[in-house]
Amino acid sequence: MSSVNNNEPNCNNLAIDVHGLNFSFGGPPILTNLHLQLKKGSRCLLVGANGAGKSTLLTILAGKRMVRDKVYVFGKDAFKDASSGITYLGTEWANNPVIRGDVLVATLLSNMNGDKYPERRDELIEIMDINPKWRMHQVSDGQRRRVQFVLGLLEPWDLLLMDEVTVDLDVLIRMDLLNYLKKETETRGATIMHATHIFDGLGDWPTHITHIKRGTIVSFYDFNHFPEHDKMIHQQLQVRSYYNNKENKIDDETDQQLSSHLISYFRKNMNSPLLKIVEQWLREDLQELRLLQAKERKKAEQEQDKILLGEETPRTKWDDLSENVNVHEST
Ligand SMILES: Nc1ncnc2c1ncn2[C@@H]1O[C@H](COP(=O)(O)OP(=O)(O)OP(=O)(O)O)[C@@H](O)[C@H]1O
Repeated sequence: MSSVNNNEPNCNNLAIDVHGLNFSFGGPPILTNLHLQLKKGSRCLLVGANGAGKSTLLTILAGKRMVRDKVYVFGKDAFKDASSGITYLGTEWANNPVIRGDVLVATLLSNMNGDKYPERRDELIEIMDINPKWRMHQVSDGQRRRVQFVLGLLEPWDLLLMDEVTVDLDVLIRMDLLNYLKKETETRGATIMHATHIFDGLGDWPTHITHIKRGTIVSFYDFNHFPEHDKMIHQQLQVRSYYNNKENKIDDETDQQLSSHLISYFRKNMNSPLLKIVEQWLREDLQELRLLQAKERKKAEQEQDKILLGEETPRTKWDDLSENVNVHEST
């Protein structure tokens, strides 16, 4: 497994620099001892199961939540001293009643300083295929999302944090958007962190991928040194070349059997090497989580048994409170 940082000692080169981040919403820990470093100009996929902590991490990087630990974006504290040029695109924007009201897209564009960046505005309008005459209460979810992208990307950004916002885009728009974003990172050295559950068309897009499991980064790969991905591609190429090799076809009947066997193999496995890898990671995460939950259930049952047998007194909320006070006092 790769290390979690880019092994770059030069901090000036880093867009994101997080050291031992812990975070909770007042209950159980959500992010635990999280470390992450990302070089400027990277396009990093953030992958993990539902509830792993992707959105929480992105909102902290966007400076939307206060934390005590070291979270630096472009060398500055993400909350207290946020750098300009950080753009966060999340799904909640589209639920805002104002955005769903009877408002003209052209009005939104001019309110967002569209005239200040006419070239960017026109390019984005073309790529996202939006019509300034649309009224926001009369558009589809995907069209509304396209407007969000145009508004969000208008002002040149240095770090773009995307939280599952590409889900409702059609394939064509999504591919054109990804190409546009790639160009932005290559020409302006801008950086992207993209949390997603959709991996089609992402094969050659990211420069890095990071896997978050129950609030901790458990792996970080540079796509140029990503052996699991290379292995998956090689496996698929081997199957293809085996099938293409005439010497492997014994007779027509065997050939037909082989062909139908391979077609079902292709259907199952040839989607996207990246999708297969992430699927494997998340299956392992889930298995581990189930084992943990089973252990916790067993422990709770044993404690309950002890109480029933009178070997222990039941735990009250005062016990929890005094434990919390002790933890605070010792930190
Ligand atoms: N406002 C909140 N209050 C309490 N707990 C929260 C809150 N928001 C999120 N959580 C919890 O924090 C954990 C991480 O949630 P988060 O939204 O960061 O996950 P995620 O990886 O983005 O998941 P998904 O893929 O489903 O979007 C979850 O267990 C969730 O229940």
